[in-house]
Amino acid sequence: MHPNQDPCAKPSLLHPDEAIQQLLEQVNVTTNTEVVDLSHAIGYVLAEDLASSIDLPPFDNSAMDGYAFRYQDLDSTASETTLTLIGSSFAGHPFSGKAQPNSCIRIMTGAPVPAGYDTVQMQEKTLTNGEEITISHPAKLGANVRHRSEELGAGTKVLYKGTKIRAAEMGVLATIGISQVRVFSKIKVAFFSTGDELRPVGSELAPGQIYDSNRYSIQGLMTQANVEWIDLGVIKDDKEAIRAAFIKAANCADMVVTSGGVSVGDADYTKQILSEEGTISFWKLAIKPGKPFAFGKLGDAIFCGLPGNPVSSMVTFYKLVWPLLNKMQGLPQKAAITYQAKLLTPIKKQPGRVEYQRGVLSQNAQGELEVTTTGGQGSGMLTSMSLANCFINLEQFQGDTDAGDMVTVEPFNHVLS
Ligand SMILES: Nc1nc2c(c(=O)[nH]1)N[C@H]1C(S)=C(S)[C@@H](COP(=O)(O)OP(=O)(O)OC[C@H]3O[C@@H](n4cnc5c(N)ncnc54)[C@H](O)[C@@H]3O)O[C@H]1N2
Ligand code: MOO
Repeated sequence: MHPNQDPCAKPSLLHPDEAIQQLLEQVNVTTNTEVVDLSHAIGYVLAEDLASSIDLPPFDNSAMDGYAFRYQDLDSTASETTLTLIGSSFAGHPFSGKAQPNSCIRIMTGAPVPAGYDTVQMQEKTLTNGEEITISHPAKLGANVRHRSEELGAGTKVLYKGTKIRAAEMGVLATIGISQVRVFSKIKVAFFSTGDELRPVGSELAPGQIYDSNRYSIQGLMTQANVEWIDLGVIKDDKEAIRAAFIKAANCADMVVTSGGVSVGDADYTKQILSEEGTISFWKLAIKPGKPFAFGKLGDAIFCGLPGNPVSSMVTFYKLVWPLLNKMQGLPQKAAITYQAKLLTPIKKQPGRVEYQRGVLSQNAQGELEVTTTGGQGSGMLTSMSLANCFINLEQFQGDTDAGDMVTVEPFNHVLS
């Protein structure tokens, strides 16, 4: 047993690994696909395998600016060989003549190596005297020639269904001449904030009011997750208005996400309407921040109710909703990459919940990973997220951690960075 393990820790809380499994089982990859122009394809997920219709490279070409020649013409008993220049091959302007014995052609990087020539010497290892080109030895047969189909042959699959189109894939698609691709349609997510204390940014705050920050942090996360965001504002505390808003959201989106109203506080209408209009259950998760979380179906849409506390809503989105969106948009599930780092500041922790403390990860002069917390870890302290570049993941039943101990860190990925 871990020295800090607490046998009285609440067993009724759902472990996040179990929660993620349960959630993933309830969502499917979207069946909606569309064709997009390559120039707009970034961030989409491929809905089909793609094979190249051409060889890569499509022709033998030079990797250097220099001279192409026949390797057999080199004088193996000498330290150099002089050849006669008979033409040139520039990128886009191939040599139109025929290879001759004891000849060479001027060639540029990317230009076709004409049939009959097999080797290129870079120009820094040559001497030029009019039409006489002296090749310094050694030269290796085939040097500096990029052979036709050495990367792949026509008919080879290059990209697969489920691949996210990043900058590299944009380039690969262009390399094989594809101008349009079939992708999974973006998942549409409708979002509400709930809470009578919330005011829009740009307005004055009356006593007891705060700005609606979750709408913006969650919008940022959704944008980073490549989904289509439908902003439905702050939900009013009026029963029929709430009902109409939820029905509208479920009709126009694949997923409805809300923030607030998932804890045990005095009931607003949200829970009642969710149970009337859909099948929603309210969970208590063994995570901090982010204990309360709601999940279910609202019409045909998936419903995720994030806790209102600003850090909790970001963390539950990142840990629970984002994997669902990934699955829905056709991406394979990937486990988070974690590292061990030396903790520089002690951490206080009650056993009972997995904690995602916000940390700053760095590398010291010896190349070792070190981490500090960002300071206060309250689930309302949103600056802890913006100061951080990683989570410090603390196990459910562990207690305090001393400075100098090794801890598990999970660097933020592109969604949080
Ligand atoms: N008796 C208990 N109280 C609470 C428990 C509990 O187990 N028993 N759990 C706590 C935990 S943990 C969390 S997390 C919160 C979650 O509460 P709700 O999801 O019901 O959210 P609210 O009560 O509406 O708000 C919580 C907090 O966050 C602020 N908030 C809400 N929405 C926004 C927004 N869009 N932008 C910025 N800030 C927002 C709100 O003003 C509150 O301060 O419940 C604990 N309570
Ligand atoms: O989950 Mo709550 O987020 O601990 O404050």
